Amino acid sequence: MKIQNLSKTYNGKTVLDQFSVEFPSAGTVCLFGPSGCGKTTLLNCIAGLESFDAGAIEGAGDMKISYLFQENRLLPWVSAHENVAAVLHGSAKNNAEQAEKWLALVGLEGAGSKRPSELSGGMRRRVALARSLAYGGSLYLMDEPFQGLDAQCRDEMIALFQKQAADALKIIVTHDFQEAQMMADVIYILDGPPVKIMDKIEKNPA
Ligand SMILES: Nc1ncnc2c1ncn2[C@@H]1O[C@H](COP(=O)(O)OP(=O)(O)OP(=O)(O)O)[C@@H](O)[C@H]1O
Repeated sequence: MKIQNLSKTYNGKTVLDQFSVEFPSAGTVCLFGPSGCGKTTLLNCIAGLESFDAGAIEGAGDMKISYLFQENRLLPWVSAHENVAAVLHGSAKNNAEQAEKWLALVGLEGAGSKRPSELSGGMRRRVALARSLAYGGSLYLMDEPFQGLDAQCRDEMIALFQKQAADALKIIVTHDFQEAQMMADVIYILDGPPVKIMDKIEKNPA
């Protein structure tokens, strides 16, 4: 996927100014940068949720995108189980089995019948992670995916995504450099706005 000369201005504030970057078709890319530098705006442009003023994004249109937003965005009036099943398109029985499976994989077996308001913050985040994996795709956009999780749980979730979404491209926004180092094949150190690449760290450079 290729981002070429992307520009975007909000009410006179330039967040993207001819920003270019190229991503591999699989693996984990971490975007690390200070609050407000434009990371979420970039993800939203890739997802097609935000328009841009100039430039182009090549390749993303062909990919099924699973977007884990910075906020959980769970439906408050249904259970954790139904939140996960809602993104599935099989038979009701199959969807229920799949939802059960993904909730178990994030360590929430037995909690599926609870509504989001009955869960802890970390549990709600895990429901959102389960939903993201259940939906699946060739591109995962993940905005601070492991916020609110303790270190052990975070490590388990990283391992789960590396296994279950091994063939996908995962673009992960994080403020936690240790987290980036743990999971990334490539880390982009960003600054801004407007977003610029200060450094690129590759785990296994060719
Ligand atoms: N809809 C909007 N309208 C106006 N300004 C916006 C809008 N969305 C973002 N911005 C501005 O664009 C800049 C980049 O925001 P963005 O959310 O992309 O940053 P970020 O790097 O993801 O920050 P954080 O890490 O805190 O989530 C910020 O200064 C923000 O105020």
